[in-house]
Amino acid sequence: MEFRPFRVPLSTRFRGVTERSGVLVRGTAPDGSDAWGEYSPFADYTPDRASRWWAAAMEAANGLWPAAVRDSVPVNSIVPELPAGRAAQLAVANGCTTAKVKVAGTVSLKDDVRRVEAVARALGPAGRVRVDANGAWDVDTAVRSLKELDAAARAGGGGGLEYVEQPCRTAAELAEVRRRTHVLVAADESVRIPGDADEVMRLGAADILVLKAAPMGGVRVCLDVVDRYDVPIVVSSAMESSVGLAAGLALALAVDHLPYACGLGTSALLAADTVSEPLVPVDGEMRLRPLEVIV
Ligand SMILES: O=C(O)CCC(=O)C1=CC=C[C@@H](O)[C@@H]1C(=O)O
Ligand SMILES: [Mg+2]
Repeated sequence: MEFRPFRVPLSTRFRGVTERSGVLVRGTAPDGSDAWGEYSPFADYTPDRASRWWAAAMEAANGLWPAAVRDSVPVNSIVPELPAGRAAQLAVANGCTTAKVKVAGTVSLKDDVRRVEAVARALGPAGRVRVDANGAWDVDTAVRSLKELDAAARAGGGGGLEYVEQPCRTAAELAEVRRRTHVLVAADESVRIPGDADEVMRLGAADILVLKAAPMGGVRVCLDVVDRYDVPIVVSSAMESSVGLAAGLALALAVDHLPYACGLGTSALLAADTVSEPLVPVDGEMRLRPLEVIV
């Protein structure tokens, strides 16, 4: 195997992260061709959690992804905390018809509401708007804010929020929010390893699980979680370079039921990439293709 360290800056600071770094691993697929994996755990990962990321990199570098059941997957655009006009532009970038809007950050709820409405308007009636609070609200604030944000999505011409991702920090809080709002609740940070998903499901904490191939330990581990529960999933990235994104894409291509657009459009947030032609959505869809590694 060959190992190549990399470091790529982000073009937009995203949740305190300004660059991504890690190691690309070149291995050999069963058919003898080169296969690449990416190991890029976040700095605050414990060795135990980072070892799952390593397992995902090894699965990729040994060409062990399962067969695809589709050619391409729908991808959502990502709208960070930006003024409404710029947010609306980003929402429809690359032909995406679903947008994920970051909320509950450093600006007021009023600003979040304005942004969600502008995004819903830009996407039009057939568009979908989801919000991600990254666990920032307490339960009461979540319930109150979701009412306003859902109304803003409707005022923009859409059918209301598609779902809210991680409104509060704990799974128990997610369960309570879920009981107190009609907006669907997706668990993201609450599902970092397969055991977490058991806890979320036991507590009735989510309508949807967000699955990220690398932190979970690979594509096959994620498919095991999918098989274990009768719950829709959203495949999302962990802000990897395009080599890592390909693992998320392999998962989304292989899962039987894919009702939601995937959060795999994050190479747009990188100022550079590990491949000559980054994986980006085209007409709102992403497909797997050979990547030329340039690090
Ligand atoms: O879900 C998406 O559309 C893109 C991925 C994404 O938003 C994230 C990836 C990695 C780290 C997170 O802060 C963030 C998220 O909170 O979901
Ligand atoms: Mg999230």
